[in-house]
Amino acid sequence: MQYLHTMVRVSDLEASLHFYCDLLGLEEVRRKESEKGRFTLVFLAAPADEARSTELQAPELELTWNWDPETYTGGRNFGHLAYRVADIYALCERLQSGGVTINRPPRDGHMAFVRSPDGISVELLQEGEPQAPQEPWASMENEGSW
Ligand SMILES: C[C@@H](O)C(=O)SC[C@H](NC(=O)CC[C@H](N)C(=O)O)C(=O)NCC(=O)O
Ligand code: NI
Repeated sequence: MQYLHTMVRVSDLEASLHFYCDLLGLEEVRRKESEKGRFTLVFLAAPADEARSTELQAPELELTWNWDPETYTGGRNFGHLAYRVADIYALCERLQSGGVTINRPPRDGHMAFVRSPDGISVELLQEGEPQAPQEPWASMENEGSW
């Protein structure tokens, strides 16, 4: 068995692509439009990292955008998406400058949590050893609720 993807429904596809691709760094690998079903699926993947050639394709993120607006409630049982990142401070700076809430700042240079436009929690884990504590992150408090 192979883990293929995680699907999240998004209320604004362009805002979600800006968050997941322009800011977080994922790449669109394919998309499917359904006129009959009135929805768009966009599959995103983390850029291939030459340093880590694994046989298994890493799981993708499937964004589902329903053309007819829906209110997505509940889902408390869903926790978060997690990505290993090369430079957690640089990425959090890019996300914050793009208006993203840093729910848990990378105080320890190891782990941070941010939220997508739809409130999906995304965990960022520093690759390798944690980075040295860096201001302003080291003294920042958590933002927002969990
Ligand atoms: C392509 C494959 O990875 C899928 O996940 S298609 C699954 C299919 N998705 C849809 O019909 C999208 C629109 C629908 N209105 C929705 O919001 O899901 C599906 O069966 N979805 C139902 C589900 O529970 O995922
Ligand atoms: Ni799917």
